Order: sequence, then C-alpha cells, then structure tokens
Amino acid sequence: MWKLARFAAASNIARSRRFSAAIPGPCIVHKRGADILHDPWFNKDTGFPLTERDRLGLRGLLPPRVISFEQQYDRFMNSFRSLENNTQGQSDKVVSLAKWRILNRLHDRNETLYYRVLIDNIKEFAPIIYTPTVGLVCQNYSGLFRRPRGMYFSAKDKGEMMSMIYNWPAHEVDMIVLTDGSRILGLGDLGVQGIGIPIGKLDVYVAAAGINPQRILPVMLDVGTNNQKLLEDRLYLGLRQPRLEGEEYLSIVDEFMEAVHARWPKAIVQFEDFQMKWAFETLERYQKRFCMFNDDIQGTAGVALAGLLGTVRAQGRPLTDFVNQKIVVVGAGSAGLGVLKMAIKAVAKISGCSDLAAKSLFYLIDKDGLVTTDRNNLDPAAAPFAKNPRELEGLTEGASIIEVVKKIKPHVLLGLSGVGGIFNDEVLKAMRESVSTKPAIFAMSNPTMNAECTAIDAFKHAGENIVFASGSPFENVDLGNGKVGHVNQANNMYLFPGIGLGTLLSGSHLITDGMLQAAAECLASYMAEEDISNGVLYPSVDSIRDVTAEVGAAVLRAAVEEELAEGHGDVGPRELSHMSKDETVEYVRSNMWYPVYSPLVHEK
Ligand SMILES: NC(=O)C1=CN([C@@H]2O[C@H](COP(=O)(O)OP(=O)(O)OC[C@H]3O[C@@H](n4cnc5c(N)ncnc54)[C@H](O)[C@@H]3O)[C@@H](O)[C@H]2O)C=CC1
Ligand SMILES: CC(=O)C(=O)O
Ligand SMILES: [Mg+2]
Repeated sequence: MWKLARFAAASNIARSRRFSAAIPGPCIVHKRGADILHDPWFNKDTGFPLTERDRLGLRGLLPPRVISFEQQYDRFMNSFRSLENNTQGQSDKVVSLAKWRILNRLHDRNETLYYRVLIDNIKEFAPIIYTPTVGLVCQNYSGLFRRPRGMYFSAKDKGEMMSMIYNWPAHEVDMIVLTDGSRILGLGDLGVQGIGIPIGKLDVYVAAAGINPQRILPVMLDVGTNNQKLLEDRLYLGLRQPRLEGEEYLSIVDEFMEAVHARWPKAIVQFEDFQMKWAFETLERYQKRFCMFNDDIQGTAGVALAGLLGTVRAQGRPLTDFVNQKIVVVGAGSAGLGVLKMAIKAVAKISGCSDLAAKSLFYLIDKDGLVTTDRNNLDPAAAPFAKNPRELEGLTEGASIIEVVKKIKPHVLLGLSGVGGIFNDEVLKAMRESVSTKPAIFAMSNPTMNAECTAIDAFKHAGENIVFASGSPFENVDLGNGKVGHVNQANNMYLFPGIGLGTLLSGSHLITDGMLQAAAECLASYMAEEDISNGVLYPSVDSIRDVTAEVGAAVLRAAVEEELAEGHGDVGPRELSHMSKDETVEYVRSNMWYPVYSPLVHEK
C-alpha cells in the first residue's frame, strides 16, 4: 500500500533526503546570547552557523567548529548505542531509566534534535518516552526530577489560575494534556508524579501528529494524593494532603478550564488518567462547553473497536457478523466502559439491531466478577451493561473470569483491568475452546507488568491461531518452524494524535461523538485484508504519522459534516468543505510540524 510505504521506517536514503530539505522560514526570537543556548526551543548547540552566532551574540559562547544537524543526529545516536552496550547485563529497570535519561537530557537541551530523533526512531523510542518506561519514570519522578516541564496547578492555587495561566511563556497553545495523577496507567494514584504522562502523551502528539512543540502544554492538577507511601516520602514534590473531593475538587478543575479557555479559547484539552468517577463526571461536565475529550474513555474505545472489527475480519467474516460475536470485557473502569459504550453503538449501526440486542454480545467482569443485575450496590456507570442472571444459563452474579470463559467460549477476551497476569494459564487454555476460528486476546492494560498476560503465554496456552494485542509493546513470538505469532499494540496512541490534529485544523470548538466515531472507523479500515487475515490488526508504530494523517482527516471531515468546522489559519470552512478525501489527508499531512533548524531572527 502506498500509504504504508510513504512513512515507513527511516531508511538512510529517506533520512539524507530529509536533511537536505528546502530552507525553512525564519523564526523570530526575543532573546540573545546565552539565553538562547539555554532555551531548548531555539538552541541548536554546535549547529549555529557563524553568521547567526554574530547576529545573536553567540560568538565565543560555543566551540568554533559548526557541526551539521546530520552530524549532531549521528553523534546522539552513537551515544545512545554506546549506552546500550555499556548497560548490557543490567536490570531492565536500570537500562530503561538510563535510556529515558539520555533522551530527557536532549529534550531539555535541544528540542529540534530531540524531536527529529524521536520521529525517525519512533518505534524504538516510543517505549521509552511512553508506555512502559513512562510508568517507571512517574513512579520515580520525585527522585528523577531535575527541571520542571509543563505547568502545575495545585489546590493552593485556587483563585489564582486566571493570572497563573499567563505565566506560560508561549503566546499560542494548541494542545493541552491534563491529569490529576489519580490513576496513572495501571499504577494507581501517583499524585504530582503523574506529570510524566501528559509529557509523554504530548511527545507522541509531536512525533505522530506534528503538533508544534512550542504550542503544547502538559498540565498537572495537584489536588493532593491518597497514596500513603508518597505522603510519607520526604522527597515527594506534590501537595502533602489527601485528595480534594466533591465540589471542592470540581471547583479546581472548573477554574483551570475557564482559565485555559480565557487565554486560548481554541486550545484542545485531553483529559488523561483521571480515576473513573472524575473521568466520567468531567467529560459529562465539559464536553459541550469546551474543546476537550477523555482519552482513556474515548480514545481507547476507538482503538478497541477497531481491534474488535479486525477480529471479525480476521475470521474471514463480513462486518455484519459483529452481531454474532461473544466478547468478554474484564475491567469496568473508565476504559472498559468506554469500550462497551462505543462498541455497542457500532454493533447496532453495522447490523441494524437495537442497542439492547447489541448489548447481549458483551459480558462485563470487574474486581467482584461478572457484573449482573443481582449485584448489591451496582455501580450506576456499569449498570447499563449488567447481565440478567436469569438469561445466563448457569452463570451467576460474581462469576470468575475462568467460569465465564469456560461457559461462554467467547470470540474475544479483552482486558482493561490494570491487573497483571489476570489472564492466567487456566484462562488462556480455556480460550482454546473458543467458538471462534481465530480467538482474540487483548491484554490492554499498561504498563507491561500490568498486562493481563504476556504475548508468549497467550500463544503458548491459548494456541497459535489466536490474534493477540497488548497495550504496551511485546516482541513478536517465535512459534518455531519459521512461524511467528504477531503482537499488535492496541494503544490509544493510534487515535489521540489524529483526534487532536483533526480537531485543531477543523477549528471546531467541540469534539463530538461523530468525530470520535469517524476516527475509530478510519483506524478500523486502515489495514488491508491480507494483513488482517495474518492477525495484523493495527499498523506498525513506524507508520504512525501516516495513520494520524488519515485519522486526522476523518475527524476533520466529520467536523465539516456536522457544520462545526470554523477553519484554521488561512483555510476557512468553505475551503475545508470543498476538499476531497485525499485532499483533506494531504492538507492534514502538510500541516504537520517537522523538526529542522530555522534561521533565527532576533526581535526586541
Ligand atoms: N491500551 C490502552 O490504550 C489503554 C489501556 N488502559 C489501561 O486500562 C487499565 C484500566 O484503566 P481504567 O479503566 O481507567 O481504570 P479503572 O481503575 O477505572 O478501572 C479498573 C477496572 O478493573 C477492575 N478490576 C480490578 N481488579 C480486577 C480483577 N482482579 N478482576 C477483574 N477486574 C478487576 C475494577 O473493578 C475496575 O472496574 C489501566 O491499566 C490502563 O493502563 C487505559 C486506557 C487506554
Ligand atoms: C494508554 C493509556 O492511556 C493508559 O494506559 O492509560
Ligand atoms: Mg491513559
């Protein structure tokens, strides 16, 4: 497929072509001398040409030789490779943190070079700046902290946020990722240390969607933590108080959202890793007022839906067969319930059945087992998906995963529980009895330690004909005799960058269900039949810019259809509505920022 080839892994030829790209337009800078060297947005290290050194008062502040961008790139990659060699034999944790540190130092020093190495090596570096290593970084944040990144709003800042927001140095902000640190991946409440997640997600935005890094803002809303270990840790950098609750909590989030909206009315706010109750409540509260979405509920749902549709195709069945699938979802949190909501709508749409009929495909399990209407204190959020035990033929309230799998013999077993290893040998072996010709196992919880099972165990116990996907990356599995068990990465990183970029370019002031559904449908149809039949449901992370261009275009076109598109920059709603599908993809692609050194022009 041409589109897959376009942004395939950076071969040397492709790279050298990019290094000799046309001269970029100038960039205005309001500082001079050492201040520029200490600003990672503008710093070029030894790459400043001599004329620029003169113009900007840098002469004498750098060693005399000018090093090209390509040489700087190679120098960094050589250091990275030496680090890999020098850390051989050390624990995974030590190696991962060492890799994160070397990348982070570059990020802090020279963003242009940092994002270039990230874009060109996204498959290798995503597991460092994103899941799983970002989880380890968050767990150790207070010890790893050297310099701040993003903004921190705390419960102590109540009443001050409207002025604080102006402390951010950039005039324009397009994309904000916000967390309160209450449910960081599957690692629980990490308080202020959760800032690593917005930083990592925004790095993916820059790498995958080409959002300009000068227009991104990671934000931590520190309302305290209920993590006793952190409260007792003398190095902990957040507020040492229990989390705010109820109206006190909401008033902090309200104030932040209003402050953002006042300064940057078009900025998109992605809510990330909020505990379930606040994830749903804030989505409900803001989705019709602000340009926002919740990635764990909505982004994850779209990626899982694309995977579920892929599993129907992988069995050689038409999509209308979705209605005959049996799907067990383990985890009734923000992610699991988000998946159910979107998937049920999709089943009803594809097969023309009622929502009620669509619901009957799904079995929901949480920490107390199978969710049924017999449950005492049934969570209202899970209630719409609770089974009537009278219709279950032998399964009762609270049935365990193994009981449900043995009884139902599902086509798909999907985990969003945050509990590592919960798909144990027995559960995986029971999946051999699945009624599907290609049973699917999605161990979507992050980071790696929290995955419901490993790829090796899945292929070993559930059989070689399964389709496997995980939230964090695993290596493909060698099945012997030259056969390979393909590992898909079912992670919302395939959607959120396109949702953000498509919304930004549409100029819509809201993110609607229609726009999100368009994103999911686009991802679902991205893979060719041949790949799908080989169990390859998602594209390689190497082609993430291409995926994002397609997803972004789908989101933009949905906004146009819903008459929400107000345009962006010089391109107004009329021009957007006249673009063909291919033109929209090209338009989105051409708006992706790409890291090159721009000539710097000083202005007072
Ligand atoms: N792959 C991806 O793109 C994404 C993965 N996730 C992952 O999903 C996980 C859950 O996220 P949320 O839904 O936001 O968390 P959550 O805390 O809202 O929900 C967790 C759910 O798992 C259930 N659970 C806990 N222990 C269980 C057990 N022993 N058996 C069965 N169910 C159990 C809980 O009852 C709850 O319903 C996290 O690990 C997160 O990293 C979340 C979003 C995206
Ligand atoms: C991927 C993601 O958003 C999560 O694990 O929470
Ligand atoms: Mg998340």
